Amino acid sequence: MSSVTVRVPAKVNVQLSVGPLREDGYHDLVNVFHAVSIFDEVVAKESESITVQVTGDWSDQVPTDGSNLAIRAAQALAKHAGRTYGADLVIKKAIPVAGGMAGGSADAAGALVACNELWGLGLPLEDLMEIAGDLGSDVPFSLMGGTAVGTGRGEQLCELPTGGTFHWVFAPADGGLSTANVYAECDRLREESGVEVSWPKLNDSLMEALGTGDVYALGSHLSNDLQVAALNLRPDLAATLDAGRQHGALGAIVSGSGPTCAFLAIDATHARDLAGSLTATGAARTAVAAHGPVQGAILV
Ligand SMILES: C[C@@](CO)(OP(=O)(O)O)[C@H](O)COP(=O)(O)OP(=O)(O)OC[C@H]1O[C@@H](n2ccc(N)nc2=O)[C@H](O)[C@@H]1O
Ligand SMILES: Nc1ncnc2c1ncn2[C@@H]1O[C@H](COP(=O)(O)OP(=O)(O)O)[C@@H](O)[C@H]1O
Repeated sequence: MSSVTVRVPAKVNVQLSVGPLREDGYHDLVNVFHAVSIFDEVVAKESESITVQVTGDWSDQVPTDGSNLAIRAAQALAKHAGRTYGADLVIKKAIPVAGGMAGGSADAAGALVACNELWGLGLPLEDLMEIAGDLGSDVPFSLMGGTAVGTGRGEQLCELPTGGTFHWVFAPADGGLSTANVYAECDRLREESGVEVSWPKLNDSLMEALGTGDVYALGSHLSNDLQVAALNLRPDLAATLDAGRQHGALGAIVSGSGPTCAFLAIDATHARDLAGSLTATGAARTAVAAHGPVQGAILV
């Protein structure tokens, strides 16, 4: 095999409940992930060493040194296999960078699947999931896709059945937000308010909405504990969320740690119209219609 291509989806969090800060610097979560049809592509080609090149939207914002998550994933896989391997990785980016849609995690998951194939390792998904969890809290979900609840840091996953396809619009914002900074802002605001942080719990009404495919109920139960922190760091996002609601979005939330705004539409036509209205009115510079759930990292 001289070249392998993998396609990996972005995610939105339909519930993100954040528990107290742990001693290791992470937070216990109830993180309901939903994979959506905005895809990065990772191509792996035979090579002596592990390198990365990034093309497509947002490519200028992605590091190409050893800090690139796809390089770290390939290195971790080679280490797991106990041998020195090489791969030239080419990432075609469509997922916003530092946007709260797990773009870096998607590329790491893509590199794991691509290199597993390129190097003929034949490792089962369970092994890849374990390596993925060490790379980042969101990487296991990027491998798995669909809709799933993540507990612990978000890396312990349980698949959730959904009763249909949901249609979304995503409005990436100019500039990104650091995930660590958004969690830190969330902690700061909580400390300031003096309210005791409760243990995160799965929202049963949200589960029912996902299971029955009830888009109206889903819209009314979307929640994100990081949203207040993200809006504090990026107050301009409030106007974007409001504009979406005014244009008939059934729900409008910041995606994960942001700053991408996510809008739930009634159907595919409404999603297209909503995306058009958001850009035509200047509420968003770009707006992309997408659907979910979709599969995780797959060979194409
Ligand atoms: C917020 C979420 C929601 O899915 O994703 P994004 O919206 O950024 O994509 C995730 O929790 C992000 O996951 P990921 O981006 O993989 O984060 P990691 O690399 O594991 O951690 C980056 C930093 O985020 C904070 N962090 C992350 C996960 C977690 N459960 N608690 C945390 O406090 C920590 O400060 C950590 O050092
Ligand atoms: N392959 C990659 N794609 C995107 N970002 C990457 C990648 N590798 C490392 N990064 C870095 O990770 C940070 C988080 O990016 P990303 O995963 O896109 O955001 P988020 O955690 O908000 O979903 C960025 O600031 C970027 O510099």
